[in-house]
Amino acid sequence: MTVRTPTTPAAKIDRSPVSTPGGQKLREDKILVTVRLRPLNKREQSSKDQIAWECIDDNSIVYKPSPLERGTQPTAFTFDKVFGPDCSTESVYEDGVKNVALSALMGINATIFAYGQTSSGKTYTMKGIKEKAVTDIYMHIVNNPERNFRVKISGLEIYNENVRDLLNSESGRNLKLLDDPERGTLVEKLVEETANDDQHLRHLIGVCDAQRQVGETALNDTSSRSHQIIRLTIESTLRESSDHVRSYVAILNFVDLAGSERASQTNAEGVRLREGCHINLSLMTLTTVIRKLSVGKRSGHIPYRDSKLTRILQHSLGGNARTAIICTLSPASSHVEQSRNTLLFATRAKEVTNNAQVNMVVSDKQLVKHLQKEVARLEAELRAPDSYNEKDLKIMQMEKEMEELKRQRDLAQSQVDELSKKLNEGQVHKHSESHSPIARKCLSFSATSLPKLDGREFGHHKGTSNTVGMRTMRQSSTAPFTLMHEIRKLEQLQEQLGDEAHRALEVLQKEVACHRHGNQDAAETIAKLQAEIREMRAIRPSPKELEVESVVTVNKSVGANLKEEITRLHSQGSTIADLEEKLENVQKSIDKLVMSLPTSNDQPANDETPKSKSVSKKKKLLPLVSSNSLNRQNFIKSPCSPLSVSRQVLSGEVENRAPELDDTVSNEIQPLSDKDTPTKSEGGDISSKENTPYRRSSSVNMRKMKRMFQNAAEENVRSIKAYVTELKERVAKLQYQKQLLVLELEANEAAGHSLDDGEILPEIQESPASWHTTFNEQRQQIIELWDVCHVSIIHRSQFYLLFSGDQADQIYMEVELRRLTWLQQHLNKLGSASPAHGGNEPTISLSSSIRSLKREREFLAKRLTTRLTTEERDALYIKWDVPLEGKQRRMQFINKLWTNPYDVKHVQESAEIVAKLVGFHEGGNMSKEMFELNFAVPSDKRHWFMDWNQISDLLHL
Ligand SMILES: Nc1ncnc2c1ncn2[C@@H]1O[C@H](COP(=O)(O)OP(=O)(O)OP(=O)(O)O)[C@@H](O)[C@H]1O
Repeated sequence: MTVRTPTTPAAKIDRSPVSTPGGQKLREDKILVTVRLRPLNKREQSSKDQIAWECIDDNSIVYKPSPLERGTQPTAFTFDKVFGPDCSTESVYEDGVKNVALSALMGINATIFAYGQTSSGKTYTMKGIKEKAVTDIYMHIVNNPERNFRVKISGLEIYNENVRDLLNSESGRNLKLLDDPERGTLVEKLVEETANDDQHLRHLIGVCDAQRQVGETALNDTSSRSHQIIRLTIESTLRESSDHVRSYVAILNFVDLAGSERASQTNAEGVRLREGCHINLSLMTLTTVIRKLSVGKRSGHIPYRDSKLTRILQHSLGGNARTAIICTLSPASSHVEQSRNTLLFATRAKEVTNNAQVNMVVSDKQLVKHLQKEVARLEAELRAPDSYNEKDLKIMQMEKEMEELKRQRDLAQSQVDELSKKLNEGQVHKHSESHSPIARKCLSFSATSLPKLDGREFGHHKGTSNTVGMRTMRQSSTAPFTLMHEIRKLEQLQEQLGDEAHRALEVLQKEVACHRHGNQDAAETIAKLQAEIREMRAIRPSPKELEVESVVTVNKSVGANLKEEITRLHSQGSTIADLEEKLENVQKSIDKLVMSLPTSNDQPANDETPKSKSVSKKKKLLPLVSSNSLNRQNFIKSPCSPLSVSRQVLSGEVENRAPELDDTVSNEIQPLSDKDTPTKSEGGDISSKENTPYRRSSSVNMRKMKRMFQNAAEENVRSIKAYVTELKERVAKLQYQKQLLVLELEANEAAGHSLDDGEILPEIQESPASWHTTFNEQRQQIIELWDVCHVSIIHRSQFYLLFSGDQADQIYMEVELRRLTWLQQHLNKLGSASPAHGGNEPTISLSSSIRSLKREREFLAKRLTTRLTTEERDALYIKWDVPLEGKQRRMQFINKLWTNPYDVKHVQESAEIVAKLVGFHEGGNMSKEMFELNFAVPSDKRHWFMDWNQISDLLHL
């Protein structure tokens, strides 16, 4: 049987912050840390050990220096709760950990740890805690008869880094840990038993305790030699009669750690010494994890994977669980140093924040039941169409509105009819002149008038979209100065968008003005739009603020004070929000306008012959709107159009618009092509020329003409509508990017940077020693992320060899780390979901990354023969354990490269081999600038054999 680690299957958990029966919600809280000081034990008493620690109140413990330690000041430590030697385990439970433990009954994962030096009282304390918790759990179950509870138990110990099943001693010594992308770390084949009642549960806990490895040391006759994790899984569901379909599931871990120990004090040797080494090693990883978490989760890589203990308990350390740690202490002066270490650990643990959530489960059975009920309800609704529901009322309302629109349309129609009558009376020429511009009208903005963007600013450039996404991942250390520059660029784009919106609306204004006389409602809408345009333009930031000429300009215009800049950006927030709101209003107005325009489908029945009726659907967009195709192409080509949806819609319309001959017009009018838009002179005696778009006609079908005019207008308005939608999204996107940048600036400010901080790498002020540590940490993190994200091994090799710890590499390391963090989160988010196809955007998915990597390995395998001699190859095969005779030996060998991110030698050798195969091992043709911050194509840098686009493709930038 396989048991989950603290989370339940993600697919089944509703992670939204909903109330549990106990009223608890999504919470972010710190680990609860308590300290328990035991009395001096017999051994300590007999050796005349002194008491070195005193609990001075409920929260503080103080070190009392002995009279011999003159000059040493008492040191105080403060915690959530401190329990002195006289306190019972019951108080430790009641006042310390009870609330955390019982969260599991409300669907919130919980973990209770005991941490401390050997013989300090961990097992003693945890025994009592488990006992009390079991009593309370079953009391809660009895007191809540409306819910069905199920309590399951499993137990394991980690002994010498081996995982053992405490409920199945037969199962072998070492259970495997499996990584499940959805469920986290799993312990393979761990037995899980369902407890029938509290007695049964106590019995099973007893079995786990009895199975645990215990040994005698100089400090403790019954010293626990392993870390023990007893895990209760508590599920609860409302009973059958209830309509609710939700259940809760949570895990409650009782963790009794092995104690830290000094071989000199425990007199350990042989087996005990080996055990002690393992214990200390895994406790050290736990300490590192806690230390890193205590300075914030964004502080870099958390080495959960460095020990089985931290791997299994990952969710309890800064994750989805409430956690309480009881630190146990010996009061003896002979253990002062160990006790002080325990208290330092406890102090750090206080700073760790967890994000516990209510784990809700919808079981398949419950879901099916719920869906069946829903289907039945809908069927009943369908069977009784007379019963008005909300939808029916809405339909009625819409019908009324349609009536009104039809009325308006009829009015417009009668006016057009009047016009046509006049035309028939001999004013054809004049009216053709005055109306053809309507048909020919096209939006004035073109691809060239669009902001000069290469797509990067809108997240189209693959690299840049990554960097923007990455900004959210980690605390920024990017130069405030660089951020400022980016903000300036965004602001300029915003300005350009404002202009674009303005231009679009001007066109709209002219467009509607052409048939204002026929549509009072449209005229009103236009008046409103005009007012909105004016307002929109009024709220734009002053051009002075938007200069982005150069970095120097940025510095000048911004001034030296980062704080002022942040305030300025914040004050602009409302301006941007206003802009968004205005665009929203414009969108609504345009929607209304589109509604009010008569559509070609709305023609009265007597307007159409059966034949024309049959084709009317197909001919929704008529030939005279050809002028719009120009504009539409601009949309489609527009590099800054982020709306694949609008592109699809528009290209769909292009298809619909394929010129068709209509029987009813074939004798009078032929469709115009884009090129053949009639000129003014063609409007009159249009038939007199050869190749003119119109054929000679003695009787122009004015109704047809009128319809075409209407369609042309409608199409233009539709284009504007799509365009405004696009503008809105672009503004929103910019706003989002800007917010991220402001956050970064704030983070920089919090970190004490100012805009004066220097040129490109303002924070390279770390001492060489600390930079070296940071570099090593970051590099390891990068290597691990490369591995999990299946990044190109050519890229890995190049990056690895290029950046070897020089302080100037800091910015590149930072960017790479952000990019990969983003990539990892992106891939996690995608999970196993297959990527959506069909859009123009390149889709990064785990499978596409793996495929690319496979292709790359195949490519490198081929190069083995061209780049290496037979002797060199054979030497490598031998070294890398590849059979010399194997048919697939080249591929086998290549497949071994870059497979172990934790082995430094392996990484180094892999990088060197790839470098040799690709031809950049000499370093002369590698350039760090290829990894520039913005991932832009370096203009004049020499590359190795691949160009940047190829690399980008490989890296999914
Ligand atoms: N608060 C206490 N009051 C009285 N006796 C205690 C207390 N805490 C611990 N003891 C006694 O101290 C001895 C050592 O305790 P325990 O085995 O729980 O230590 P430990 O921290 O689990 O040690 P190890 O890490 O070696 O397993 C036991 O005999 C236990 O009964």
